[in-house]
Amino acid sequence: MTVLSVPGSSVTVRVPAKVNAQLAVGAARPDGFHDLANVFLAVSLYDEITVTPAESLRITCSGPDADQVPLDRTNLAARAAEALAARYGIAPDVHIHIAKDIPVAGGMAGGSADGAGALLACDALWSAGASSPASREELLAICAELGSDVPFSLLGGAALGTGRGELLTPLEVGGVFHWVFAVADGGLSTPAVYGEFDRLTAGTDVPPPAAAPALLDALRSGDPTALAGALANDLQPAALSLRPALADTLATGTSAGALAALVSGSGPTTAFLVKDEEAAATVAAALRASGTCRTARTATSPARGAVVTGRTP
Ligand SMILES: C[C@](O)(CO)[C@H](O)COP(=O)(O)OP(=O)(O)OC[C@H]1O[C@@H](n2ccc(N)nc2=O)[C@H](O)[C@@H]1O
Ligand SMILES: Nc1ncnc2c1ncn2[C@@H]1O[C@H](COP(=O)(O)OP(=O)(O)OP(=O)(O)O)[C@@H](O)[C@H]1O
Repeated sequence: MTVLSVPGSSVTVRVPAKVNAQLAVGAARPDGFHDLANVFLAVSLYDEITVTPAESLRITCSGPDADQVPLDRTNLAARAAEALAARYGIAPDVHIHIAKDIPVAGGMAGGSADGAGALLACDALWSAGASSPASREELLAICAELGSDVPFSLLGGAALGTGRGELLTPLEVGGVFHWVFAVADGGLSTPAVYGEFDRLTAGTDVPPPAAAPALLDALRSGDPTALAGALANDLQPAALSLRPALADTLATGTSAGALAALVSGSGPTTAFLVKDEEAAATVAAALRASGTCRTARTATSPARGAVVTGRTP
């Protein structure tokens, strides 16, 4: 297959973080993963990925947490470029720059966002001259190989993820939801949190995961009070067991007027659903002043999935 890319040209993609409105976790499967009913919502915190043709594959990263991001081939953005280059039968010779704004190892799918963003950016570079461009389905299949959260980072909006979270059904959302995210010091390892879930549920009957009808109704209605009553995260006890101090962060946001507080995915970021923009500012200020988190960010959902935002020349 012939693939042409224009030397010097570059593509920039913007890709959102996520919060899990519901994370229902089933028992561990033989392959070590857990079946999920994972209600993803994309939120308006973004990483920006720029890819430029180069002599060889190279990654750079900027932003406050850049020193925590691996710059070798373990980076999901590098793995995405390699997987797509194999599909096009070419070498993955690109410089990938990650402008990182999503907290690292925070349970907000930051690495997954970079994988999906790099995949879309490389596809925009390489598909133009290809005799058979990759289809959206192929891109989603590569995302699923990279990680369970990666397909949703490409899709964005709101979706129910089943299987290990990679099988997506888009969901309707009837309004804009306002969130505050309390960013913790240090990350939590996703496998360690699932491992703690297994330890805490050992000897109990873990029911098959299912999306709650009340949650899906609340998303459709766009009513934050209804959504607040339906938010649920089965990994929260495990995250709190590994990081007990998160209970203080959750209590701080609730006292400051949040409609609901929960751990975001595998944590340690905590998420606070609030009524409106004004409440978001109040809760964020209280969290920042409390000393129970490193910083607090405000955001809205749903947010658009990975999208090309720039091209040069
Ligand atoms: C906690 C969530 O962020 C919620 O959206 C995801 O379930 C995690 O997704 P992710 O970071 O993309 O995870 P992956 O890279 O696919 O898997 C990392 C590790 O997390 C655990 N894992 C992940 C997904 C899943 N359904 N069951 C699991 O047990 C496994 O130990 C796996 O080895
Ligand atoms: N592009 C990337 N950005 C950040 N971390 C990355 C990236 N690629 C690989 N990693 C590795 O993945 C680990 C998890 O980082 P990430 O920010 O994806 O966590 P997370 O938001 O908790 O993920 P999730 O919510 O999907 O479980 C990091 O500690 C880092 O070693």
